[in-house]
Amino acid sequence: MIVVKVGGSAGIDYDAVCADLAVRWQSGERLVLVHGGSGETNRVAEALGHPPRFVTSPSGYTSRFTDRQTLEIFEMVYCGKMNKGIVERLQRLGINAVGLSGLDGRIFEGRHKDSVRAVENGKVKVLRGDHTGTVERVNTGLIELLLSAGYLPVLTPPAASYEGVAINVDGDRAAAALAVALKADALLLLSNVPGLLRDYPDETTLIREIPADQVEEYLTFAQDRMKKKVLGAAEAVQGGVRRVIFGDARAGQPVTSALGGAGTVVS
Ligand SMILES: Nc1ncnc2c1ncn2[C@@H]1O[C@H](COP(=O)(O)OP(=O)(O)OP(=O)(O)O)[C@@H](O)[C@H]1O
Repeated sequence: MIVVKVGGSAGIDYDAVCADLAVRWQSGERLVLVHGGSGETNRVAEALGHPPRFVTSPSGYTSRFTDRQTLEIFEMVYCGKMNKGIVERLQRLGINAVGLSGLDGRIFEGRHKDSVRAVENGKVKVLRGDHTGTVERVNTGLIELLLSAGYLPVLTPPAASYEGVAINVDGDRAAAALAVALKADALLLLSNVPGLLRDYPDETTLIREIPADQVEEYLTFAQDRMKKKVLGAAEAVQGGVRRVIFGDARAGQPVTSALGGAGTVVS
């Protein structure tokens, strides 16, 4: 079993990802796809006159401040355009894909964080009305049901809070929790970079290997949103996933290349 997470940043070639996945699926590989949608969400939010607001926590993690209106825009893009675009691509390739959010069937569950601590102009502020959280529980029953009936699950945030409220969760960490819950052999985190770069954005500085017990030390190389990927990788290997690969989804055969060791391999 492999869990593939494809991001939502500019430059990702979804046709290439889906074509590669389709061939592997048809040859009998068990897999689940998770996806993001941040780039398109930013564009749609701007167009709707409710521009994105990113906040940085005192420990340096950047996240999208998700008020109710932002959550609704987020759902339009992640669960709508992005999810159905990927499902359609797979259906055209003859793969019976089913697209679901973490809210559906409570696939991803976590605690609703209503407030977030953010550093703004050098001061720590508490912002209320946030609809975010972290996946703490993955309910694999529905996924296993789909897989055993021959459907390829295509999953996306948001998750469900324990009270049933939709919460924005990080897709990389959700995919990591899923990989742990499904006892996956590998987790692929595919994005618009060749992997973790020692000196971002210089692509010649690709880090090829990270020992599983040293992942957190590599957080120093990750800026802003890459930090969550590194954190997700650490959570996955600590949870028993043998290999996590940060790979390039911009062209070629992104899944096969990553499984072949291109990118940054954490093991
Ligand atoms: N050291 C680094 N190496 C590689 N990328 C880095 C590094 N530091 C920061 N980044 C940034 O991290 C980005 C990848 O994270 P991002 O969350 O944008 O991707 P994603 O998974 O495609 O999106 P989504 O949130 O929609 O799932 C890269 O596009 C790059 O700009």
